Amino acid sequence: MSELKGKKISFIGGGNMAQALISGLLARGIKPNDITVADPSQDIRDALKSQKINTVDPTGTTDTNNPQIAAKTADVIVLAVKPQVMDKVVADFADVLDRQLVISVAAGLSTDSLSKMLGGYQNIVRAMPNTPAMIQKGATGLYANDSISETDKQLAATLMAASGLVSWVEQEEQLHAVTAVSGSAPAYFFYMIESMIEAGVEQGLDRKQAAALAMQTALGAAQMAITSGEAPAELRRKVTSPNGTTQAAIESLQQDDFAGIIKKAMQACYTRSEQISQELAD
Ligand SMILES: NC(=O)C1=CN([C@@H]2O[C@H](COP(=O)(O)OP(=O)(O)OC[C@H]3O[C@@H](n4cnc5c(N)ncnc54)[C@H](OP(=O)(O)O)[C@@H]3O)[C@@H](O)[C@H]2O)C=CC1
Ligand SMILES: O=C(O)[C@@H]1CCC=N1
Repeated sequence: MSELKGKKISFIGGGNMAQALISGLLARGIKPNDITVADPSQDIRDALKSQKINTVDPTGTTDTNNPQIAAKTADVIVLAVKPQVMDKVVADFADVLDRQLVISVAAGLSTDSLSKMLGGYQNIVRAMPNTPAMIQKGATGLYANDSISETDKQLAATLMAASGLVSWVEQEEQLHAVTAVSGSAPAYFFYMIESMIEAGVEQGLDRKQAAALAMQTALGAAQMAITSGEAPAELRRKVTSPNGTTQAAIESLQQDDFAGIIKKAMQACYTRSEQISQELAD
């Protein structure tokens, strides 16, 4: 965290993703007073203020409360608004950028398109995090083009690592795949857990009991996959007794082309990320 010590970090957009990343920063000892968040929602600003985080109303017009304050005072600016509104949002402060490192977490929005929105400003790193950042179990893909200094790359990596794992990609297009594999992926696992709870209830378990068992199993399986040093396929094999219960379940999944279903969903995610990229480049 030494790279972040004393650095002023501003978030433009204080919604789900910003709050997840801020949780990570606070958990790593970053002082709330070094964080500023611009968000139009009074409720979000009040919640952040109660944690001693500075807030700015991006619709404000006074000397101390306007969209440029958060950008002007920052060493690092994290852009955490929806990609579709980025153009309008950054227009309010693009002209105050001179030295700041800009980190965009917006899905699909390319460095080139964002740079155009920022009037040609180049000092941009793209990140694709995910919401488990909230509990420092996030996974973030990062991309920086050749013009970004090693110091700024390190700064971006340190900031995102406060929330979990970070992994650089060489090609910007690979961030579409990162979005499919990790950015959007917590939702797939939540959907799986939801579905397992429903099935468990139908099979006669109490809802709370089914939820506790399914969630603990997801946690245990993920932790084993990370720590055991064994491939997921091998771990699966060890659960699967010949002609036993697991084999029956896995064969059912295979008959329904589980792997194909996951691949198709991830392709839909990838394609939507590409589409957003194109829509915002037009
Ligand atoms: N959620 C996720 O799992 C992930 C999200 N992302 C990316 O993170 C970004 C944010 O997503 P998410 O946090 O889910 O979205 P949210 O809608 O939760 O947060 C965006 C926030 O930005 C606010 N906002 C709107 N206009 C402005 C403005 N002019 N200045 C400052 N803030 C403004 C919105 O306010 P209001 O609602 O009032 O308009 C909202 O509170 C997106 O680009 C998304 O692609 C990336 C990885 C994972
Ligand atoms: O659904 C979305 O577009 C964002 C990006 C990745 C996760 N949530």
